[in-house]
Amino acid sequence: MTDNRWPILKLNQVCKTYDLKGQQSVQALQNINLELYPGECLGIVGQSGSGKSSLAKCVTQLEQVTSGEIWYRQQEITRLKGEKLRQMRKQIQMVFQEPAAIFNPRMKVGRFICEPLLNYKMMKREQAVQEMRVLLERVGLSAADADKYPHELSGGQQQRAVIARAIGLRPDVILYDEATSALDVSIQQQILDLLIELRRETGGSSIFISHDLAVVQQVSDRIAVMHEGKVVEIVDSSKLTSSANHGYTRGLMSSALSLRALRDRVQMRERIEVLAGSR
Ligand SMILES: Nc1ncnc2c1ncn2[C@@H]1O[C@H](COP(=O)(O)OP(=O)(O)OP(=O)(O)O)[C@@H](O)[C@H]1O
Repeated sequence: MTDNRWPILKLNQVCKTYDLKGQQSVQALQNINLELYPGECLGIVGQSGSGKSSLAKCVTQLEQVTSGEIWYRQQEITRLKGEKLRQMRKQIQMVFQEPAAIFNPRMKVGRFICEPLLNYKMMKREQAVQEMRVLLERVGLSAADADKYPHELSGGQQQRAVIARAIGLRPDVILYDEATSALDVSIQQQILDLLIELRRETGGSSIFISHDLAVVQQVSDRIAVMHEGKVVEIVDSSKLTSSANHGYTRGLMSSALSLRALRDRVQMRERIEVLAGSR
């Protein structure tokens, strides 16, 4: 995809090296150049250790880049501090693999969703409560779920609540880091369908990170393939089969095919079990 508009996010020669005491340092990101355009979903795929999470952490400044620049619209955000960092994080929300790690176990789901709306002073409490109910419905949860503690929700429901909290801030970009990887196959598909639906509704931009090419392909317009800290190829999702050139991408494609076959078998088995149970 070529686009003449300004990218929402731009990574320019980004490098990240982890220096480990007494051991060889790790070059997690090497000269990464990437652009995310308005309304686009950019997929990032690669095996474990290829640098995907480091990239996500550098964008949201959970880690500092070693060199290079990150731009959000026309502002350089590589090394922000204080209020500027806080405002940037409102615009670039992250959804991680393990929703349970984000919840405060003693905070009910409704408050968990309201909290950032109040912290960023987007609205008064009463309005935030109303907004929270709308958000719950949008992600497929019920009003009654607001009064539950996180442990009373399933993994898929927890991830829906995390997504509700993120979209409530109306961010410019949502960065999903292995957001469906910890879920069962059928729940994973439900969350992917939700993301596709939300994107259709809002036209928002996102970065979707996963080790699973079949999953990334479902939601992304373009896919950046990462290998050993480098982006080895960027392909249009719809032309993946015909235009992927890099041997590593082709390797990921063949394992995605066998994974899809396995998944189909699992889904078929689940359907048979449901049918058997309904007799
Ligand atoms: N905090 C850290 N300290 C030291 N090394 C790290 C740190 N975080 C990541 N690494 C190393 O950087 C490299 C890239 O890791 P990263 O987590 O970014 O990859 P990934 O593609 O997201 O992998 P996974 O899918 O397993 O999370 C790996 O070699 C990893 O061991």
